[in-house]
Amino acid sequence: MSSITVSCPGKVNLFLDVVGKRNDGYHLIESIFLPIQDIADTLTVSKTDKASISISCSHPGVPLDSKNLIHKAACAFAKSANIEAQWHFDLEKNIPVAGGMGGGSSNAASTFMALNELYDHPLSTTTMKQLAIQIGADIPFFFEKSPARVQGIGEEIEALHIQQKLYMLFVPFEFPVAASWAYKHRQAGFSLSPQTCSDYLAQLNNHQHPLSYNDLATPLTRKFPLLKQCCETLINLGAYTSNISGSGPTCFALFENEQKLLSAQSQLKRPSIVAIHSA
Ligand SMILES: C[C@@](CO)(OP(=O)(O)O)[C@H](O)COP(=O)(O)OP(=O)(O)OC[C@H]1O[C@@H](n2ccc(N)nc2=O)[C@H](O)[C@@H]1O
Ligand SMILES: Nc1ncnc2c1ncn2[C@@H]1O[C@H](COP(=O)(O)OP(=O)(O)O)[C@@H](O)[C@H]1O
Repeated sequence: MSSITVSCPGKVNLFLDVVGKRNDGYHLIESIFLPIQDIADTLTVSKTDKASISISCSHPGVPLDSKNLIHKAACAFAKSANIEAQWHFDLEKNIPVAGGMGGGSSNAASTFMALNELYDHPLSTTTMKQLAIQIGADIPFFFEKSPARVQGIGEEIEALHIQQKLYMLFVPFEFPVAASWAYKHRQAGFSLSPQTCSDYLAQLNNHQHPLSYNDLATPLTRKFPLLKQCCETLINLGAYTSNISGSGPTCFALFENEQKLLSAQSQLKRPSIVAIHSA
């Protein structure tokens, strides 16, 4: 096999509470991550004759050099597996860039998994996740691609079954937000969510419609009132909850059924993307 093509799903944080801070500045989170298969990049890895890593991408805003998380993951894989890096990566970008949907992190996890497949599994998943967390906090989640309760800075992952079908609408924005900015400007204090992560999950699996929580929404809506307006519009159009995904700026909303979702989408005056999670 000389090349392999994989899908890289996006993610949404249905619930994101910040529960502490490490001495190195990273925040401890309590979060429900949901992979979004309907909003996914496509990554093709090909072996080449040249000892180098090259990247091409359909989106002009994505770096093609060593800043790309694909490049970082590929270097870590080559070093750990003791394999010469001779690869080209072609990325078709559909996940909003710097949008709080984990696109780069998903690409990085897929890079590890695709290279491991191409070379007949020299690394264990545990080793790849250990390498991944040093590159980015969100990357380990994308190895499993199932809903998960995520703790620590992103390395403690417990797979979950969400027993409710979720009808979601995502509203991307053109401007980027850095996760570092959102964490730096969050409000003081920890565990500020009015309900616990366990309560949120229990309600979801009890076929109720709990309100999404995002600790980082406060600084984001303060700096970008447009995002608050967007969430309010989605509620006015029939969503039972609306929030910002991760460090934003992508907004999302959940609806009771497909009819309400499509009705809201048809009335919304911004581009949006439908995604459905099957129970
Ligand atoms: C906010 C979240 C929610 O899932 O995702 P995004 O919305 O960015 O996708 C994550 O916590 C983002 O994870 P990720 O984007 O991988 O973060 P990293 O590249 O490791 O870190 C970027 C910067 O964000 C801050 N950071 C990140 C993760 C974390 N648990 N605590 C932090 O304080 C640090 O300032 C760090 O230097
Ligand atoms: N493969 C990649 N895809 C997208 N962005 C990337 C990638 N590699 C590095 N980046 C950089 O990482 C930053 C965060 O991008 P992304 O992962 O899309 O967003 P987020 O962390 O908000 O979920 C962007 O500013 C971008 O320049």
